[in-house]
Amino acid sequence: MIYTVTFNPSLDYIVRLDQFTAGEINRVNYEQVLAGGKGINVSIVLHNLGHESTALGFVAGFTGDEIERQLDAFSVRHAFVRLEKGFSRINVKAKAQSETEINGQGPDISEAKQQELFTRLDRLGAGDTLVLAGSIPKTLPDDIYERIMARLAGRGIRIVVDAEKKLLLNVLKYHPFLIKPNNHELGDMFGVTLKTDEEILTYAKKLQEKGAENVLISMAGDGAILLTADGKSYKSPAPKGELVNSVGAGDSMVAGFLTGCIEHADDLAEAFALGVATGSASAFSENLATRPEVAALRATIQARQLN
Ligand SMILES: Nc1ncnc2c1ncn2[C@@H]1O[C@H](COP(=O)(O)OP(=O)(O)OP(=O)(O)O)[C@@H](O)[C@H]1O
Ligand SMILES: O=P(O)(O)OC[C@@]1(O)O[C@H](CO)[C@@H](O)[C@@H]1O
Repeated sequence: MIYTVTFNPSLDYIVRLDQFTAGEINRVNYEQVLAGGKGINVSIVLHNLGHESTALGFVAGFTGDEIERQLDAFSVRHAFVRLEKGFSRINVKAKAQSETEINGQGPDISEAKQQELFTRLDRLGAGDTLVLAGSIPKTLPDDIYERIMARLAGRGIRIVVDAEKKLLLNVLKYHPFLIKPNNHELGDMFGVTLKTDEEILTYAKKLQEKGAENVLISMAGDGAILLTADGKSYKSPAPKGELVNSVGAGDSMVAGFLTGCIEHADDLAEAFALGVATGSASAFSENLATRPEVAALRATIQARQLN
């Protein structure tokens, strides 16, 4: 069974404007409200690709109700810990001349509520996959991912982590099966700007030296690079198409990669190609990728081995 954890789920308020001017009243010409947060997006795309998962994490207030309602409507299983105070955040994603994001802070999570999540996670066992994805609210200690991985260590659970900087760096010693920073996040972790494939591979290897197994580096419209646990590396350009909505492209890539692992007996080159196709299918669509969209793009992708 696959479980995703989103510590700070959101309603994504996605708007488009002809022009955005800071300090002025800006009026939108398109708007949509979607349940979001990285783990939730992974669960939705896994469902679209035919694989069930359970979305875990914390929800609160009227926005939490809407997140659960949307997941029910998509038939995505969830078992969130309900918080009594506050509301799940609203994240604004505005696309005009460029894309601007304003991500909310999220509700407070007490120690008792954290324990409730831990109790749910204690049910996981050998053969399960756990996806830990996204930022954590300010009120949580920044070693929370680490604490979860330490608690679950040695149980044969495959763990995927998609998080930024310290959150990610701190869990590498627990040997996550897959991590998916984008090229900018990878550079930020080491205080460098990465320009070439060689530079990206050099720093991806540093994450492996710190304990990661497979390192998937997404590069938006430039595709992706995979460094596998056995030292092989692959590169794929992104398929060409019109960028409609990049929100959740990275999460879709994680869902596509996991789908490839499930359907192709851990053939990581195939998982990689399916990951790229799924990320791009989401980028080219108003909503997250569907199976037919992914299949059409997969047929166009030719990843090449770099070594
Ligand atoms: N403009 C684009 N054109 C084609 N494919 C894209 C584009 N943007 C994203 N993708 C696809 O989605 C994958 C993941 O994108 P990206 O690198 O933007 O992830 P991310 O930074 O984690 O995104 P997010 O945080 O918005 O989910 C890329 O590797 C690519 O396959
Ligand atoms: O603030 P975080 O947790 O880093 O990112 C949250 C978020 O931007 O990530 C998803 C896209 O990847 C969106 O659905 C959501 O709004």
